[in-house]
This record gives sequence, structure tokens and C-alpha cells, in this order.
Amino acid sequence: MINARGVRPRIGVIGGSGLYDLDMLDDVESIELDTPYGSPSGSITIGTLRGTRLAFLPRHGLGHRLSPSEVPARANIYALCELGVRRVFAISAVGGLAERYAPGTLVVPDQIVDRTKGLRPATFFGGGVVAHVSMADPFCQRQREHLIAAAKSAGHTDVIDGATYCCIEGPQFSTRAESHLYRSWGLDIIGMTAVPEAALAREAQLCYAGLALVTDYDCWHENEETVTADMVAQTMRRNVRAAREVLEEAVATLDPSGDCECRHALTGAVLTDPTLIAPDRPDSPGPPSC
Ligand SMILES: CSC[C@H]1O[C@H](OP(=O)(O)O)[C@H](O)[C@@H]1O
Ligand SMILES: Nc1ncnc2[nH]cnc12
Repeated sequence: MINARGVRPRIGVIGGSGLYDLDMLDDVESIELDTPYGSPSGSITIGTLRGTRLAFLPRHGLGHRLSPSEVPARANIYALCELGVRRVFAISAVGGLAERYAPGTLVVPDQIVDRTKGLRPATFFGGGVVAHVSMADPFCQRQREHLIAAAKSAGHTDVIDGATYCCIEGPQFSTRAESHLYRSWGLDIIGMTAVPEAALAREAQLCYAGLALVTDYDCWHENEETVTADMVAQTMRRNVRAAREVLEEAVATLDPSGDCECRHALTGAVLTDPTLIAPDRPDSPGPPSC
């Protein structure tokens, strides 16, 4: 594409543990942004992938310096919106809570159970404006389907369609008792970052789907080693190529302009009397308008 640099990226990719860059981008530029919610995790790379302009942001920052509780999820979502992003692919490393979620497996989750401790700012609202968006289906169903189709076309035919992601606070991994408890609840995979990222994407009316790469069996499995950070990093190094392949296919075949119910998530969600909402609220800037 000639002069791709003037084109706004409609697709965003948030890279998780082990995915700190997308080496297959052309015409790359790096952008430092500030938002009313502070700085995002790091500079945002904008580049072209098979003709499509996208924005890439490593969730834990360059060199993995932000722990899950420190990830500035509001600033990240806000910044991506400001750049023009309407659809987000969120990549994450997860533990498998059942036999079928073996290390190396690709999963496109459809549900989340929040086991974080309420420490993370999890909404763009408050400060005089009350909104309740639906989180019944926390991921964009159309984008999930697209991701699954892309994984299959990229040769990853064993991608798992649908799983419940248990989000813990971390940074410590779970105790064995917790791991068994989550299994007894029927939860499928475990990580530390889908909360509040998915909810903030919904409040920003973005389409948001996750691609989870299983790196370990947490600590419930009698015949497998207990998870360590090193084990996650090593498995991610082996799996990161798969993530890039799926992303490449997903981005190349996605129509970022199509309408979706995610784009209307705030319709009917704000309960506050509009006459009482001040136009300028520097202390509570609200969601990005994208
Ligand atoms: C490096 S082990 C735990 C770490 O990995 C996952 O990160 P992400 O979701 O960003 O891939 C997990 O959620 C923890 O943050
Ligand atoms: N077992 C696990 N628990 C929490 N987060 C993880 N990320 C990768 N593996 C994990």
C-alpha cells in the first residue's frame, strides 16, 4: 500500500506473555500516546499486515515489566480507540484446567469467571455517570467465529471453540486447592489478564475476542509438572509462531467496517439523567468516544 502511514488502524492486537512484537508487519511506525487514564503499557506499533493497517500493544510493556495487576487496561483500551481501532484480538498465555487443554493447544474462550480481588480499575464510568453494560457474553461472538475459522485455515484445525477463562489476581499462581476448586466449578483455562480488559472493551463498544495459548496444566495434574513462569515462557516461545500465523490469517480476512452489536453496547446502559451529566468532567472522563 502506498502511504499506508496515513491510514487509521481499525484492528488492534494486544500481545500477552511471550508476544511482545509482531515481526511480520510492514511500514511500521511507533506511537507514544497519553490518555485521561494515564499511559498505556508501552508505545503502540502501527504496521501493515497483508494490506491491513493494525495497532499492536504488548500488554505487559516492553521487556515484560508490568505485572497483571499493574496493566493499565483502561489506558490501553482508550489509546487503541483513539487511534481508530474498532476490533481487538487479545492474545494470552493460560493454564489448562482439564486434560483436553494440553500445553500447545489454541483456545478461543467464550466465558470469563472473575477471581480478581477488585484492585484493578474496571470501568470507564463513575464520577456521576452510571452505566451497566451487558457482560452475558463477554467476547464478540462474530469475531470469535472469525478467529476460529482463521485458526483452521492457518492449519490449526484442533483449535478449541469455547472455554471458560478463570481470571485470578496473581501474580502468584494458584494453590493446588484453588486449582482443584476451579476444576470442580467446571472452569477450563486460567490466566490473570482477561479481567478487566474484556469489560473495558465492551464499555468502549469494541469487538473483542481472545486467542489463548495453553502453556501448562497449572498445578492440579498428578502426572505433569506444576506451573512455573519459566515453563510458561518456554512454551510460549514454542507457540508464538502459531499465534502469529492465526493472527495473520484473521487480520487478512476480517472486514473491520461491518456493524456489530458490540458497537451499540452502551445503548440503554447509562441510567444517569442526561441533564445531570456535565459536558466537561476532567475527573471522570468516561469511555473513549470511538
Ligand atoms: C508469565 S506467567 C503468567 C502471566 O501470563 C499470562 O499473561 P497474558 O494473559 O498477558 O498472556 C497470565 O495472565 C499472567 O499475566
Ligand atoms: N497456570 C496459570 N495460572 C495463571 N496464569 C497463567 N498463565 C499461564 N499459565 C497460567
